[in-house]
Amino acid sequence: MSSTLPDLETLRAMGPAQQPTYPDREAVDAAVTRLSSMPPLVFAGECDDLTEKMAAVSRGEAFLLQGGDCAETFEGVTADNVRNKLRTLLQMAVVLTYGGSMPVVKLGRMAGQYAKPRSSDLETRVVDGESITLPAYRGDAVNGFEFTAASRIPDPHRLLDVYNASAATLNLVRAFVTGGYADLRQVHTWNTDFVRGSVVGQRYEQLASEIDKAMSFMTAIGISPEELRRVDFHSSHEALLLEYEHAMTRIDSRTERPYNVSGHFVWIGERTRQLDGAHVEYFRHIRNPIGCKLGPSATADDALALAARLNPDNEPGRLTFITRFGAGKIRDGLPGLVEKVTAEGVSVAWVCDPMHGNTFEASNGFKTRRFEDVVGEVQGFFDVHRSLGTVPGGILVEMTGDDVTEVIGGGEELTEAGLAHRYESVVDPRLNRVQSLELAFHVAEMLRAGAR
Ligand SMILES: O=C[C@H](O)[C@H](O)COP(=O)(O)O
Ligand SMILES: C=C(OP(=O)(O)O)C(=O)O
Repeated sequence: MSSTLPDLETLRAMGPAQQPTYPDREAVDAAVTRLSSMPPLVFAGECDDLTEKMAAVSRGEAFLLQGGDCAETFEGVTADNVRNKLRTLLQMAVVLTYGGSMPVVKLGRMAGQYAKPRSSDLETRVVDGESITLPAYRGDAVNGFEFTAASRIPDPHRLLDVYNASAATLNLVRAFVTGGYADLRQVHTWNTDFVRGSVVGQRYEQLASEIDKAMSFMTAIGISPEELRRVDFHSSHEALLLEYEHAMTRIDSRTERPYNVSGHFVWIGERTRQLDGAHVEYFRHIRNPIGCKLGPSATADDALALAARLNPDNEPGRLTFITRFGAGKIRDGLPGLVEKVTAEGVSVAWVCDPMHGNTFEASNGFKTRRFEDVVGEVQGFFDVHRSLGTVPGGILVEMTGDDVTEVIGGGEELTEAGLAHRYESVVDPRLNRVQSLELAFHVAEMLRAGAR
């Protein structure tokens, strides 16, 4: 793997897809210069640890749980919001670990997920009877969500806000996961506020009681391992804005190789994975564990070419293919990819994103997904891998720790009419807390079925 990172000008000259058009180039350069001198948010050694964990995922020795908002917002960087998201991820991880009897690698789609690729550069709304067209919202890293001309202008100062918001989030997450909040002996406390009201909460409570009993037994016989007190938790985001990602890339003093130090794991989106594109060129140089999305248009040859370019040494744990076909397409589309990649001896972790192929517009205009499609795509993913004898390595979900109403269906049977009640996502619909836990119970069943 080449260790000479191309300079930003080279990447810009390649015409990267999905980049904002900034009106003030000097302000962009000033932001890039400032970012380049900021301390890293993560340590390269932590990225290497995650690469090892992803290698275990690729071998079927661990399962990846990657989750968080579709798009984080600066306003959302509050203690409650971060804690609720983390708590739900921890609950999901407990269900998968205990219910599925499988070690779980926990990866937040957090502390950096501020930039969004869009289908269209423009958004049109009817305001007071008048049709108004403005630049699309591309995430808080780029412009404001508010539908006004001023707010939608791309502002490079926001790149520094991304750094600060990511630092604050990661700082709190690190405090929670090492300071006692994630202690397995807290399994009940994570649940107290919704156990009574929901079926899935009660199911979780039952599982937590079993864990309690197992731990009491361990304590009684004199085992109280420090590992129960803390968990490993890593951060991830789509490395979309090359100005930000390049400025946050540093040469590791141990290895003299470039790492993106704005997150442990970064991925290339479905819209920016062109083999000769600037994103692939950037990604092939960094040493982090990386992901690449593969949607229904990806061929097996595309996957092989991407693997050869992004992981030429075929290093286990380095590359994850995150497939996102849609519930109706996965059973036809995935086998061809997996078969050929496997036959060529390519080392890759396969992860299922059951969100991005299942989005549609409800009759009342809300962008939504069906919970049943989300479960259906994960089931298809497991079935395809099981039939081929390959490893279903994990899931990537858009979720929140709050009781939002963005995805229809699930045990609470949220309807299209119910979407308006609490729809808060600024781009794509997320599983709420109950739906996230429900999904974890379904996936634990799928893991168990494979172990039988
Ligand atoms: O999260 C993914 C994409 O950014 C999102 O699905 C694009 O949505 P759009 O089609 O509304 O632009
Ligand atoms: C944009 C995303 O997905 P995709 O690239 O698969 O559309 C995403 O995960 O936020």
